[in-house]
Amino acid sequence: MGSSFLYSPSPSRFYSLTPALSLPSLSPVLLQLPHFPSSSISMRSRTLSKTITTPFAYVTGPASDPIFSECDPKIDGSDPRPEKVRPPTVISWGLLWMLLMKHKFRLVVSLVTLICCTTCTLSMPLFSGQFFEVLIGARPEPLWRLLSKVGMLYALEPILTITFVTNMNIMWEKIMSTLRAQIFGRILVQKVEFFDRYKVGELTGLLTSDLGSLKDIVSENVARDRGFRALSEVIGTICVLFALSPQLAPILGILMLTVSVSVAVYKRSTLPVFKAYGLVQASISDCVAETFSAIRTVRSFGGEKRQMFTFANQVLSYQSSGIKLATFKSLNESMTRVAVYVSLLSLYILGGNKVKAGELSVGTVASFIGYTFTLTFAVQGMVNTFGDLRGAIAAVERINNVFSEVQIDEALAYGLERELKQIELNDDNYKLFFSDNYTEENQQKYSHYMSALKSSSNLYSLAWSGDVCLQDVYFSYPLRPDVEVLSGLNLTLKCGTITALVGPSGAGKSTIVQLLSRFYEPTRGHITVAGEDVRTFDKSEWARAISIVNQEPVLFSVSVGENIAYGLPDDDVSKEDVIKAAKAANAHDFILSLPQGYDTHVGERGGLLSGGQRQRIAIARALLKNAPILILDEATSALDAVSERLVQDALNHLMKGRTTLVIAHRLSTVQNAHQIALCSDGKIVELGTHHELLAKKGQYTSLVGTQRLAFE
Ligand SMILES: Nc1ncnc2c1ncn2[C@@H]1O[C@H](COP(=O)(O)OP(=O)(O)OP(=O)(O)O)[C@@H](O)[C@H]1O
Repeated sequence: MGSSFLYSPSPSRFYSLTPALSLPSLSPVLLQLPHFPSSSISMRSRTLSKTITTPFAYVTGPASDPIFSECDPKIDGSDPRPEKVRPPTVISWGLLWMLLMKHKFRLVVSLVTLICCTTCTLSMPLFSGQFFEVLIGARPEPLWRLLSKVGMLYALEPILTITFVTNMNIMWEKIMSTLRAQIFGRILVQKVEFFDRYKVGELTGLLTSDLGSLKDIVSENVARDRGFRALSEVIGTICVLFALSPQLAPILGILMLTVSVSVAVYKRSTLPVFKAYGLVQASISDCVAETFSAIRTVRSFGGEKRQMFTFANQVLSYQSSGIKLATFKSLNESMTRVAVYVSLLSLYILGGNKVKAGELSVGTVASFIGYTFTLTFAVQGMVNTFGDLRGAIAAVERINNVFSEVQIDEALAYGLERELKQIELNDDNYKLFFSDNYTEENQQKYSHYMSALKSSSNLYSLAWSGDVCLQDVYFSYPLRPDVEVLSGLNLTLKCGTITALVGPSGAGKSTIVQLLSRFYEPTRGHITVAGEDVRTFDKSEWARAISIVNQEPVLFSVSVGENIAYGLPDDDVSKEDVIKAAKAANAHDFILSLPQGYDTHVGERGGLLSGGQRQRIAIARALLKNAPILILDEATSALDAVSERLVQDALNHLMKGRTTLVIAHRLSTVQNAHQIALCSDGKIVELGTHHELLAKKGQYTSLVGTQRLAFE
């Protein structure tokens, strides 16, 4: 591959930033944000700092005319966790209406063709009646003329049907793509606790089976005897029947009433069954995902039987809710049939007597019989559609429920919106995440927040030159609010130096990493960089300032080169830069020995590489990212001695000049750190160099002693 080769972000997976251009705002689905609780961010006036050099970071109006807010988020040290504000529903009637209105032309065409189709269908029994009248000589019209009218009708109806079905399907497919993308976007900007709460299978289920039910409500219901056509046929038939014979029409009215009652009963009784059905379906996909993603663990424990048992359990629950549903459906079906047969019999008796008495023509009764069947099909179709509608409503309820108890991560979502505002919107992929329905109120809210955030270049330079401090940090995980993991922790990571964090298991070391990464925010206290609270920067900017290499680095199932280039996901990274990073990470040689060199696929989560190789690719990725703050969380603990040396060399290269926090269980690996902090019970209890801490003869000394003993 030539030197001009670029690891260009694929539009479907990555963002590629270009200078600011205006574009429609992120959809309310993606960014329907709750009001900021006063406890999380309050505003204070601020004078504009001269150090802010990148006006685009503040853009709230046209790119060339940045507006600077006088307000700034004030982090007051109180609990930033928001009060319970119920977020707006994700899928609402209003949203569906708004999306439908984007396809006005198709909607009008569908409506017109629907009316024409129904008119054709409803004319057919009338012509059948006339046909019988012509045959018995009760109508003077020549047979050929009548038949040519029928022929035209038969030719027209399929053409209208094609137009109706195609338009409806295209329109709905487009709406569903938008909904899918926006729900995906909404999941993407949830707080990390959302991902603690929901399993991957459940979230996959929302986007596949639940949205699938919503899709089916149109795509499966555009046939002749279903959905809108069935509804329009029922209404049309009743009107025609009353026009033909007000005496006979009530018989079919009874049919309608019976079927409607059965639909209502069906509706009430099946909703919980549908819900249960959807939930079990989600747990099945969850079980499958969990089993196969952990297949090595399953094998190593001989856990196949257990997984089979769990899976069979889910399948049997699925089966029993399926059978319940089927029973409801069959009951409903037979009720409809009984109603039809009773109506037909009544029609034969009453209609026959009226024809005999000369009160009705044979043609009218023949038309009535035809309409009975039209009505039967249409009503049955409506029942089926109601069933689908139940399923779709249950699915929408499930989707809305998932989002009702959790909140989006504002600092991430607003930052993402600001970035997307700078992207040239020339690509359909991004358009899916946007909608025109952007109220002024929302815009003001977003602008206010965004203008209150500090500039990105400011953060980057601050992080290269200032210390990172955790000041009096308290924290408990949102899912376990009663357990205080950090309680008044103070720690300063001096700029450009290495701080090692050691301590017993469960002391809160990884929690500190999670807070520094801003996956969670402290319950109380601050994290600052060069004195600035990190909450005054949006999360995507913060993500650029910090690199994390942990014990089990996650690689994407793309090539080695693309994995390294992911260090700068928004940029076109040249192959030279990728190779440079790989060389510095001691990875170049082994990459060249792979079958396709840098183009070798690494498999799912990097499964086709060894642990040490994965680690060195992760280090190359971090080197390319060139973030000023570096966190190494047990980065070498899973490696053998040879790999560890190679990785350690790479890490030494990576740590140079960066503010580094190293977590390691093996104390031998952190002895040379500039300072060692011992974390215990959610606090830093000892701080100093290796020798200083040994001289103290405190907890660190006993930890070292324990490890020595273990080695001896
Ligand atoms: N996502 C989470 N939700 C709730 N509690 C958590 C979560 N992650 C960790 N904890 C709890 O927080 C406490 C601190 O865990 P943490 O992982 O920070 O410890 P650690 O010092 O890194 O331990 P180790 O050295 O064993 O990795 C533990 O009691 C743990 O059970």
